[in-house]
Amino acid sequence: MHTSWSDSIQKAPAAAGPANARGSRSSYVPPHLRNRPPSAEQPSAPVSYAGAAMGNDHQGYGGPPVGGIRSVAPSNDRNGGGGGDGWHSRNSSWDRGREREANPFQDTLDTEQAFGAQESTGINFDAYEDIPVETSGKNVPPPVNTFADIDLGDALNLNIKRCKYVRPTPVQRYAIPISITGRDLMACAQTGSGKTAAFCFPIISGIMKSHQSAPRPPRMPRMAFPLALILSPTRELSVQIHEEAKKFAYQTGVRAVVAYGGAPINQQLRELERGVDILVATPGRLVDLLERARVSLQMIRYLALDEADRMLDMGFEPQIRKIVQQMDMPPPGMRQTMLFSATFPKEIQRLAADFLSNYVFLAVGRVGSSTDLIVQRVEYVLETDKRSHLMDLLHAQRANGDQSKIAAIPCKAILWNSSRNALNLLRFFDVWFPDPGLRFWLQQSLTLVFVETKKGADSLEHWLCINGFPATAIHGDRTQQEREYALRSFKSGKTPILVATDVAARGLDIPHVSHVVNFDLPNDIDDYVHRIGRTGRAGKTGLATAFFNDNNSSLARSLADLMQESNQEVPAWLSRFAARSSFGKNRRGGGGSGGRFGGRDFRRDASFNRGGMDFYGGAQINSGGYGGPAGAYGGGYGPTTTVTSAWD
Ligand SMILES: Nc1ncnc2c1ncn2[C@@H]1O[C@H](COP(=O)(O)OP(=O)(O)OP(=O)(O)O)[C@@H](O)[C@H]1O
Repeated sequence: MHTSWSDSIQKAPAAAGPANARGSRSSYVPPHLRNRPPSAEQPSAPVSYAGAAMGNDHQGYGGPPVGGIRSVAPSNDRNGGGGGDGWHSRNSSWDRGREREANPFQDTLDTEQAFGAQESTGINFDAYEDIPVETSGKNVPPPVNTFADIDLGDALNLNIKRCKYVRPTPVQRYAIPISITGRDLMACAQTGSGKTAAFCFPIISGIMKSHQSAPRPPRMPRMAFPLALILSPTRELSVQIHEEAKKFAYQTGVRAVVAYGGAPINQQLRELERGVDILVATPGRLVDLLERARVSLQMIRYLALDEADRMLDMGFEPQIRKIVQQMDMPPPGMRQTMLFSATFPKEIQRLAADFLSNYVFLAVGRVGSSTDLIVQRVEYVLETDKRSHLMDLLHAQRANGDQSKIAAIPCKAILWNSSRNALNLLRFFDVWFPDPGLRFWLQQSLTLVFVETKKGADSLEHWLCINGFPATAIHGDRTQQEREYALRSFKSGKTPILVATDVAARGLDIPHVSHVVNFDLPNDIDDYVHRIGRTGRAGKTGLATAFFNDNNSSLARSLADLMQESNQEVPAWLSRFAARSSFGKNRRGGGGSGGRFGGRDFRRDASFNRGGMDFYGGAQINSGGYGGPAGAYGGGYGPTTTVTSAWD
């Protein structure tokens, strides 16, 4: 019997022993007292942000006083490299806390041993060299070139190494220094470009640094007082962010907990009672926890919305307003707010401004664009021909060997070492050994097929299976257990085809997805951008095929524009469709009336800036390359290169 994700999350602390579990329930242990960083290494000449001009009311390095509850740490506390006693001199008597923490890198280590450490060596950075970057806002802190340029803290730096992140991605180069100086941020960067770390690192680092001087939360034993809240639109994405956050926060003393719907609330409550610094949650479950008075947001210093445009669209906006504006969360300026997405329509930017204070706008690549790493194909396929066309694609894929060219997923390194030849043989015959003692099988490259309806997903999954293509499906009518099982089965390659509705469109980072098929195209081009972004991640290339017919004509123009922007070949017939479709409707770039795409910071619009108000204080447009510029800020990482704006 398989264990669910939620089970495994719940098991991790339990595995550490009941005594610890009991002990931790009675009183909250502040994170800085739970662990010490394992390494005494000093960061190498980190950039100090203590003197950076702060546009917010935020004081000092890492954040504001919150609602008058938290005192502000002296700036040397927050600048560990600056000689303050920060986290470098924590009390070692609490080291035992570290023993309770399951090693989140264990699976990765097994995998690496089995792969001979070939996999997960990181991003192909060359793919990001020429990406244009725009920042706007007052006194934008300069970008960095390496993680060592930022004083993130020893324990976090060690985890960055464990993750094999050698260099920051462009969004990380810009977003981390901006956030670490306490500025609010609206960041837009392409799918798969490392946004999760871009908001997690400053949060973890900030919590590590400030706990030394932070007061304890109010004495309310059954209520959790997180310091950071990360909201995401789907359960699976929240689970994924939590998994990432646990890796980044390993042995830092910062504890991340996840809460999402569809899983038993009691287990999540128990986790919260054990203490929480970073709460990763879906909005619905969080509202439930707030209404039960089991979570208070009064200590929140960091608020991050992942997929922020989705979180603020009509579906989620009321819940988000309730959480952020109508409960006890400190207001903008008294907390630090970070909004991230690959797409940011202008009207959503406008809404989002309510949640921010004197923020920096960051766009890496064109707002809402797709990455050039994804080869996009559009084929004209009648509704009635879609299944047979998909079958043709899958057969061709199989014939080309695309189904089995990745390596094996591992389990026991010993097994791998002693049976390398056997494994090669197995790879050749495409054999899978489900026996747990021989837990390795061929990792196939994976195909994700998007459909419009839940019924459509079920029926296509069934049809694929009976036609010899092992498939599974994920959608909102499946139980959480079924959803988790489907995702795990897909990730492992056991069912290398996943049929999905938009529930899987955003944020999910599934290695080896080499092909995304838009069996049914979405109505909104932003949804298309997120869907195809499940492939071509972290510098890898991918293929996206869309089945287009007359039912999709309203998308023709925006699709053609997007493909052109991403240097894709636009079929002549699609250009004709685009020319026929009404001007301005679902058009990219925000140029046409009613255009909903924010090509840049909406504050730069004349209509917004009417009356001479200087909302953004100028923009810098840079190439994202590593010898790159620091813009007009004068931070100096090489010559300043102002390139032609991709936004004008
Ligand atoms: N500096 C780095 N070096 C190497 N790999 C990285 C780095 N930063 C992130 N990654 C990896 O890149 C992949 C994509 O990251 P992530 O999921 O954060 O992308 P994203 O921008 O949030 O995508 P999406 O828009 O789809 O949500 C992950 O597997 C992550 O581990």
